[in-house]
Amino acid sequence: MTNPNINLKTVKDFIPDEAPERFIYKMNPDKHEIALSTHDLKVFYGDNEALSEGDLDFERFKITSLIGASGSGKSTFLRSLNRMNDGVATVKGNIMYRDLDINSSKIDVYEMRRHIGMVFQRPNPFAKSIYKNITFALTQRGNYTKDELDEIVETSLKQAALWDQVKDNLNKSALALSGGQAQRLVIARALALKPDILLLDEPSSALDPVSSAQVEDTLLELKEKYTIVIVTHNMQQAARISDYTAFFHLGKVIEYDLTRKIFTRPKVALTNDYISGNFG
Ligand SMILES: Nc1ncnc2c1ncn2[C@@H]1O[C@H](COP(=O)(O)OP(=O)(O)OP(=O)(O)O)[C@@H](O)[C@H]1O
Repeated sequence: MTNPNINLKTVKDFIPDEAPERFIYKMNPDKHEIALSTHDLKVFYGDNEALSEGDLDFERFKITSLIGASGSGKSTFLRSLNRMNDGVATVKGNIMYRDLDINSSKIDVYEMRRHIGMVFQRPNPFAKSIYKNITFALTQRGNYTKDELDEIVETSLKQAALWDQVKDNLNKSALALSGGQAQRLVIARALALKPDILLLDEPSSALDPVSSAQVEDTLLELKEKYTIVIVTHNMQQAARISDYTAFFHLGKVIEYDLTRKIFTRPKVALTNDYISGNFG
């Protein structure tokens, strides 16, 4: 586990009077490989500005957690990162990925989503076999031989830590899987497209504790090869698995820092209040 020494109960109210109202960790590109960054991101649902001033850098091969109370803008931010808000909200600002602004109207959104995949809160396998769940998107947009597809299915399921449980039943319906297995299948489905970045919106909140722990373990293994951004309501989960944490409040990122700093010595009083359980 990434941060085994963090104990939320030890966080004390020590914020000095001169503490900043916001703190956003800025990465030095010479020291950190930045996989994705947002600049002056603002999201509007109609006239309602749901998110403003989202300027964050995401480091490659790290897990970043987005935390904050319900309605603080975490999902709005996450969904903007691979244009899931298109047609739902107006997203202004830049989202830089490999020197491209993927918030530009010139971007091929479907192609971009091969690089930046999304996993949702409730496992949503298709009503198809386990095998076809993994291969469906690939066969819609490309030509693959049976051997190539077999190889992708095996690799993706192994990466999602599901292969051993399903390898003899690949033609069975994915709807028969348990919640935790279904969520790992959905992760495998996203991995089959060979993304760089995986976005997950509360991927284990609908799961029992054992399945949730399995998904956490899977994410920790995946970060060797993928950059992961995860929305979670579970602060213990954020503390356990993430390298960086961003705290959202009323549509703003209030504090963004290394997870161990956020959970042991936050710089902003509001963050301290939130992680101490004073609201949210
Ligand atoms: N499709 C939508 N249409 C209109 N307003 C929306 C829509 N989705 C979210 N909002 C509003 O945007 C704000 C931020 O919501 P968002 O879902 O991003 O918060 P959140 O922090 O992810 O909350 P939760 O933890 O409950 O999922 C809220 O005021 C919410 O009501």
